[in-house]
Amino acid sequence: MKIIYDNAMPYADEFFSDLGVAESFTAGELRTDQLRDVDALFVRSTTKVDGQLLSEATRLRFVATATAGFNHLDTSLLKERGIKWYAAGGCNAVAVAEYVLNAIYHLAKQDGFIPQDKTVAIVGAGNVGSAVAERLRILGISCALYDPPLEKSGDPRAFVSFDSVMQADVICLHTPLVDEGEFPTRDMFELSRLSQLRKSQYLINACRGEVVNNQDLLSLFEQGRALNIVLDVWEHEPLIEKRLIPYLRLATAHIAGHSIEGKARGTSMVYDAFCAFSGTPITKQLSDYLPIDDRVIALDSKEDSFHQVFHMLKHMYDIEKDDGNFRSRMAKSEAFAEIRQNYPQRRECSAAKVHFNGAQSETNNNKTMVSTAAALGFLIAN
Ligand SMILES: NC(=O)C1=CN([C@@H]2O[C@H](COP(=O)(O)OP(=O)(O)OC[C@H]3O[C@@H](n4cnc5c(N)ncnc54)[C@H](O)[C@@H]3O)[C@@H](O)[C@H]2O)C=CC1
Ligand SMILES: O=C(O)C(=O)[C@H](O)COP(=O)(O)O
Repeated sequence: MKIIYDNAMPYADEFFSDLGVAESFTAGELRTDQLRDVDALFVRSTTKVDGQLLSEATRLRFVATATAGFNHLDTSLLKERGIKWYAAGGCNAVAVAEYVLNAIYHLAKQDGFIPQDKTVAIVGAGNVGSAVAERLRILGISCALYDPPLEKSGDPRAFVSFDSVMQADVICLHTPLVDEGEFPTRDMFELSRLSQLRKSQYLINACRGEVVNNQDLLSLFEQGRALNIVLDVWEHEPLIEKRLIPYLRLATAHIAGHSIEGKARGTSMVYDAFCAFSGTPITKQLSDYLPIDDRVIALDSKEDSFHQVFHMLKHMYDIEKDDGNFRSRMAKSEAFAEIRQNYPQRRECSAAKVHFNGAQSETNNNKTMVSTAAALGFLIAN
């Protein structure tokens, strides 16, 4: 059995080395002839698995991506050629949800609003959208779901219309990139819908760049429209439309899902899927490899709940710093891919402990904050 895998998959050696002959490749450098004698190919999102790449892959039987999105796989071709494929749906849902929460709390601090006074609409209520909704519920922020495919399939949750989405104060996009069928998502936010956004509204795109038409957005900005837009994902990555950057409220390099846990869970899910495919017993699990994080976040129990949550979230992930780094690096060069490749280690909330300075059980507010922190995934230090 020969396996070839993207060397950006954390813990890949640990997971894959016993499965047969396992070799790594660097995304962007994989050649067709390297796939000649390969049985299984494991990629991340920057490797396009299409007819061209697979032109010599006559032995290939299994393709997996350690990412939630799979629009880089030509799934029709894989099906046609009898190659089983797998995507690690949900691997990084928590990371993206924590990114979105950080974005909302950062904007709230900058613009002087309380998140609980706003309504949020989630477009795409799958793994990521549900993880965002769950955290908003924990924080007492009202949120509506828009997902026609799920609604049609009988999902029992309450769904709203697109008109209601357009009324929300914050709109979060969490759909796949879909080109065909009844519910396409490419250009979902094009000129007419972008034009309808009010200047008090916020639009956060952390799904796929093509869901928001970047040239239409740029033309509105250049006409002087004040729009509050957060982009983690862009059309034509890594050669993105840099002229957008100065107009955006927050701009990052498609790293919303890049917590260590999010990326490593992708590797582990691919391992599990390949074991199931090949009838290999599962002997490894992610918890054996994830590093222990012994940091303790000290919170001042005299602070109000907005600032306590703000500090907890920011301690784990500083979106303002990511945004600043992105702007300065992108101003000098085409650094998009490099920022992603050398992204600093980021942990999810579940890796850290929160400690409340002062008697944490003294007031009801502190008691509530302890359960909020725990529900967000933090461990509570005594
Ligand atoms: N920025 C980043 O780092 C990351 C981006 N992503 C992107 O986010 C997407 C969503 O991820 P998951 O939640 O894991 O996928 P998922 O498949 O669990 O959920 C996607 C949801 O979108 C819904 N949907 C499809 N078409 C729609 C439409 N026209 N309108 C409204 N809803 C629609 C689907 O019914 C589904 O419930 C991925 O496909 C990927 O493209 C995912 C992880 C990280
Ligand atoms: O899971 C997805 O879908 C994503 O967008 C990933 O965060 C992409 O990460 P890379 O594979 O591009 O590192």
